[in-house]
Amino acid sequence: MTSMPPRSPLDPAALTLAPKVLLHDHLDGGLRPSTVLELARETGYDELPAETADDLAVWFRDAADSGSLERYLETFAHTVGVMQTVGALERVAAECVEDLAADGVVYAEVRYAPEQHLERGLELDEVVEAVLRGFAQGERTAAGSGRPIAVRCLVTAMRHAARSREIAELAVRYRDRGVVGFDIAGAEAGHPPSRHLDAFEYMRANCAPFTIHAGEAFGLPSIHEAIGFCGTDRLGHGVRVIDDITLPPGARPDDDSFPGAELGLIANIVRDKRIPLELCPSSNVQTGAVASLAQHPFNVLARLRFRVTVNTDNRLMSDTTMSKEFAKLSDQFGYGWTDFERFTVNAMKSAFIHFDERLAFIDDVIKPGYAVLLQG
Ligand SMILES: O=c1[nH]cnc2c1ncn2[C@@H]1O[C@H](CO)[C@@H](O)[C@H]1O
Ligand SMILES: [Zn+2]
Repeated sequence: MTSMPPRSPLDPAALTLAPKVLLHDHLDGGLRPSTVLELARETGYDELPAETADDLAVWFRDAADSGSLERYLETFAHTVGVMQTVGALERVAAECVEDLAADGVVYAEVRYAPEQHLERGLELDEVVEAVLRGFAQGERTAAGSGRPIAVRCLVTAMRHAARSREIAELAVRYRDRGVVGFDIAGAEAGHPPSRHLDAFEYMRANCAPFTIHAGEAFGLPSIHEAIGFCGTDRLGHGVRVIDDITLPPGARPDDDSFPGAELGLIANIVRDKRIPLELCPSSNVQTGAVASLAQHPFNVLARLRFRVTVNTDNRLMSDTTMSKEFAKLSDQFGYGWTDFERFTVNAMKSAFIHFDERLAFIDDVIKPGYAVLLQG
């Protein structure tokens, strides 16, 4: 029997086959353009900036490509705008699961801010229940088409608002029904995580996990607060941890190793405590968190053995999928399947589900999946 040459991670079909784990994906950042249009028509939302699905896709990508997190976030007015009814929320959630499954994602934690979906009279609990029903429906459809996936939910509080404690309570209330954690998001500068300390204290008191968007548009002080004051379990982005690392003279971001790199207090604590970094390469370039993919600290952090994970953030705004993020990283930094297996195992280890469940994914799905790809 002759063995086939191993398939390259730059082969799109192989990338789709690779089992992937996604920890950082916004429900309201991942709608299909056609669904945005249809829901706008159905719900009477008349502020869309384009009239066809193709034009809308281009509009979201270009408008989000601003180099500023604040302007990037303005685009969400149109997705949140059409997600104000039970039917819309169920549909968007179900399609999200189907799209992730079709891309070979086997486990995902998808987040959104329930407080942004109350404009037409829904209560917080109704919003959460509609999304959970949509996820369950999507899981059934995906399993039926031979693409099993498990999707759990994180509820997000908006950092400029004042409802974080209430949203943390919501997370704990639904902890046994599919909500596995809590998050804060939104404009970072001027809204430090410590403003939401009571929400994080509530989560800790209830032994419930959370992540914090930190170190994206603002630097080390934000990461310091997220870890030192708030006690976060993971960092949403966290890319600016690179500001606390001094590389040897002449080092380039795509080097293989960084002997002599010096880590400061914050970088050391992130690495020592194995705090997962939910890195989102395309999004980080669009919001200006990094200047270009070539300049992205992903590779430096990976080679220095931080717990790096690959994420999409907002598939609509970044016109991306997990497979596309893998392809871009492979192209830029030369990663192969063993690298992607490591990043995927990193993500699974960092998921907010029980240890035995994480282990089952690693042993029964991830390792066998990459073994097939490595053998060709
Ligand atoms: O990368 C990000 N940084 C900060 N906030 C974000 C990012 N992506 C999305 N959101 C914000 O999170 C809300 C709930 O999903 C979105 O409506 C958006 O305002
Ligand atoms: Zn995000």
